[in-house]
Amino acid sequence: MQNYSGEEGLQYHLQIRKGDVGRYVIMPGDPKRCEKIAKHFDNARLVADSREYITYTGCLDGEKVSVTSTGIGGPSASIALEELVLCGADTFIRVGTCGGMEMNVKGGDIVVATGAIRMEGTSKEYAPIEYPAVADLDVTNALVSAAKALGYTYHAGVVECKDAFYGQHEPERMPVSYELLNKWEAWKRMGCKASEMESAALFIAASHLRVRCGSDFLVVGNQERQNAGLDNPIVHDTEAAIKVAVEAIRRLIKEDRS
Ligand SMILES: O=P(O)(O)O[C@H]1O[C@H](CO)[C@@H](O)[C@H]1O
Ligand SMILES: O=c1cc[nH]c(=O)[nH]1
Repeated sequence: MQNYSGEEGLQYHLQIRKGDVGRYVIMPGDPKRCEKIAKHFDNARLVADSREYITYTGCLDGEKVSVTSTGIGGPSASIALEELVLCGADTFIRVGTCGGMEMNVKGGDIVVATGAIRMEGTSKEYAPIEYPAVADLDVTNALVSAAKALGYTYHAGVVECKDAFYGQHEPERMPVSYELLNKWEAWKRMGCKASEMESAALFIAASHLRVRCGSDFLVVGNQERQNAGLDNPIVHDTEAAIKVAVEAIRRLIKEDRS
């Protein structure tokens, strides 16, 4: 493509170059989560701060690793993935927040995505809807074994991705409520664990680019529990989800070395 950045090799949105990032990258949505994640790395340094994309690079077990925020939604997440791949990264873990859908998925729990429902727009500009948004198996296994080893309550399964946060939380307000409510009901009947916004775009873009991507999330709350009059703890501290991702990266580094 045309060089928009004005410098050969400098990525237009992320403002990073080859050598700035490791092959392993943790991707939170919220830019403010980057510093918290970088605290888990040795010798972390801020590499770039551009738009919603903040990047730190440091080391885990002697291996160069990075964290880059993606902002909210598939469009900005897919841009981050594309530009990181151009800089040499090939293994990604999205660390996000989500809303529980299945009744036993409670605020404070961890969800690991095995696949994502493509009810968003970005992935449709990569692949026909019949192509599934599936998490990488090695990354997912590392996330599940990390969550187990750390003793967290976790749920592994399909998550739903949409573009409208308020379409998830106030579907009856939307002119297309008939579609949102019916599909939400179908996702629940199929056993969908939780709703978030970026994994479908990331999994599809990662499949296309032949790189590895998985996701884990903090469950903030569960609107289904709220609607059923059940206790519905609201939790904002993402540290447990971050620890799961960092431990998963350590496991992947070890596996990849052997
Ligand atoms: O906490 P992050 O990683 O941003 O993830 C979730 O939070 C945002 C919505 O509040 C969306 O990006 C959603 O996917
Ligand atoms: O309910 C929620 C919580 C976080 N992110 C979402 O997309 N939905």
